[in-house]
Amino acid sequence: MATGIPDEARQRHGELSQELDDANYRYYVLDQPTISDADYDRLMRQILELESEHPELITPDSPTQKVGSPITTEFDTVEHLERMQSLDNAFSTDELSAWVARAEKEVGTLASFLCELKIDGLAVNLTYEQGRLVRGATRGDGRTGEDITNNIRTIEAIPTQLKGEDIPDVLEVRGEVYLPVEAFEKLNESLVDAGKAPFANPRNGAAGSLRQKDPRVTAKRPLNMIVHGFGTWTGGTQPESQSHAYEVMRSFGLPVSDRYTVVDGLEEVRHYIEHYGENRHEPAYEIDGVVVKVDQLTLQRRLGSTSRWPRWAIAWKYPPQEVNTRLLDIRVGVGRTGRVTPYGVMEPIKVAGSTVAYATLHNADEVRRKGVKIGDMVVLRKAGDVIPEIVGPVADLRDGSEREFAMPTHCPECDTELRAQKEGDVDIRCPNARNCPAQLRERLYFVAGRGAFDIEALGYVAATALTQPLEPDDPPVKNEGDLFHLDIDELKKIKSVVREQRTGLPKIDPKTGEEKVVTFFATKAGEPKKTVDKLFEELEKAKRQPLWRVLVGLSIRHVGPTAAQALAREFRSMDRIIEASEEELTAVEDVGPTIAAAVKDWFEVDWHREIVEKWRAAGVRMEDEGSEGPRPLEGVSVVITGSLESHSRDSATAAVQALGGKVSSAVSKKTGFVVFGDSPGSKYDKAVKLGVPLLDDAGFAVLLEKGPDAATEVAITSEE
Ligand SMILES: NC(=O)c1ccc[n+]([C@@H]2O[C@H](COP(=O)([O-])OP(=O)(O)OC[C@H]3O[C@@H](n4cnc5c(N)ncnc54)[C@H](O)[C@@H]3O)[C@@H](O)[C@H]2O)c1
Ligand SMILES: [Zn+2]
Repeated sequence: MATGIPDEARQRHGELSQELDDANYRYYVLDQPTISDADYDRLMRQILELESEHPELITPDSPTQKVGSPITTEFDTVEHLERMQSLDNAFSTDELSAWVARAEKEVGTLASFLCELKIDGLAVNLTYEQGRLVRGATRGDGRTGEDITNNIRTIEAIPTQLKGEDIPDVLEVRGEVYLPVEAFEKLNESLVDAGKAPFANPRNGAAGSLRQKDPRVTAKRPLNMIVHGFGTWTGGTQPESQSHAYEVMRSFGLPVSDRYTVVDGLEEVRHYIEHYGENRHEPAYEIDGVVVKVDQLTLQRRLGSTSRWPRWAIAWKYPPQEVNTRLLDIRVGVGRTGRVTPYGVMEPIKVAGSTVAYATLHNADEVRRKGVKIGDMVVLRKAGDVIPEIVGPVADLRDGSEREFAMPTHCPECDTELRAQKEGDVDIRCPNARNCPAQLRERLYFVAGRGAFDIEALGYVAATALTQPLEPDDPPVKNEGDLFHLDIDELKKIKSVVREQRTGLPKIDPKTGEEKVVTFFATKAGEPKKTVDKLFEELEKAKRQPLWRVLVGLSIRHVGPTAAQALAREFRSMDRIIEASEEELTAVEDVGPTIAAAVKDWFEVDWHREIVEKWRAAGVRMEDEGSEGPRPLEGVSVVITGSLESHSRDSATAAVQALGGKVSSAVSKKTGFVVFGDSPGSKYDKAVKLGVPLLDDAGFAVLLEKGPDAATEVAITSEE
């Protein structure tokens, strides 16, 4: 018995071993892990650390000394001709460069490095005798795997007979079997539909599909494979390098990746890693890293292996995008148009660089499709900047206390009965558009947004404070009509909660566990904050915004910036838009019958008209400049490219529009003029190609002052 190891360390080692063995079993045998890979890796690091402090703890049965899984009785076992190994990991640039340095020290700087993707699937070993597939097996514990030959035969990408010349007598092909991401999503949907537990990720989906007792089930799953190595290779052409082996195997008809590359040193390796770090979702399959291998086989042999992995290869792992966390509740949020959206409320957790506590579940159908229940441990996924997503439940951890989610029947914020707008709509809405505080808050936030009045000082917290203060009872903004009639003294008194922008749910103060209450517009001493001055300043500026922005601010369905600009260009005044008939509206370019009808409907509602009148009374612009003047650029379409000296892009656009012209973004034969500044780009080339007249700064001035005929005379025209 080893001595000198503190009891604590021994006990901790025992616990960690137990946890890891248990995780291995669930992962490799059941294909239903209950902890995330990140958690698993953390436990592994802990036990490795412990063992490096107390080497006596390293026994052959320690999880650190084993590859892969315990063997099950579900399948026959087969011995691999050559051992299958795992891979050493590098989690930082330091670890990677240390590995490269070590390899180069052993074998010299002549080493080339093969970089390839680390596919998140499961390794298989395919044995070909005289070119015929005789066996397929899982990695198992590295020496002995599970015989899954019949299942392997159902995978289309795997040839049962090799083709070409110089076929080896015996060849062990190693590769990764995977389920493409899209197929994984479909599979999970169908599992949930059938009342079964979905897979936590594509890797488990692939393993679960391949390790089926009935090959007919496997045959239905669109599994695929990519080759990443070989074992025994006797007879035929002997490969000289990893890449050579790949190309020979490709010639045999085996599936070899097009994404691998061979490079000379650390810097290029890092480029490859960076590239796929940024384009992680480009391949159709899930990747969790990059594998770097010394390419030359002689050098591989010189480097050799440890008991678990080859010294000539290393896996660079990308930061995890998946974690497990508890789904505490499913609540619903109400959007600007009244749409009701369920959100998962989770125990806050860090993933892909940010802390996540909420994730949208889109609609009731989606909740059902994902098969999640309130109280479940769930797999949460956040890929870089992508919005966090609940992938599915960890069904094996259920204890019966989980509850099914039921869509509420009434609006959580105004208690109005929810309903679908039209029959057959998946979405349900709160029909109380006029008074629902949630819709009001969202609309006000939108009115202040970049696409409308662009009032920076009016963010989500301010929108909440103005529309639903805790105190005073009477909100200063009862609808967006009140926006330009605010009173500083009133603002100072406001107390409100802080809500999370995407969900509308109140934020919880981590210290007190209570909802966060703020006096947003006043200092502790009761004086108006600086933001109030800024808000009033910006409101004044907002009143002078062009008509199209005012139109966007009205939140008329389907009327975004494009339609609003078209309407403003055509009618130039709010009143003329209100008076226009549906036919006249429909006739406008970029405005179709749907938008025309939506505009007509909107202005028919009394309280909508009141908003316009209140804004008008406050001095908000209701007519664009030049609305009464001549329209010399009527029917002329202008494209602006590059940076002009005389104008900013916005002011150039406004100048053209004020004269009745249209500014478009793409050059076509119908384009009247292309105005170009510095670094004009491809639009310039296109204009030259199509023979569209080109105007520089001076030419543009002529267009604005003297009209299209005069401009044509000074324009640069290229005739081909
Ligand atoms: N969540 C859990 O409970 C749990 C349990 C056990 C293991 N795991 C996960 O599995 C990992 C350990 O598994 P492992 O031993 O298979 O190690 P690994 O996944 O880190 O690396 C080795 C494996 O990578 C695969 N691979 C993919 N692309 C490859 C390529 N281009 N070249 C070579 N190999 C490639 C092969 O299948 C190979 O066996 C852990 O780090 C953890 O992430 C998770
Ligand atoms: Zn409501």
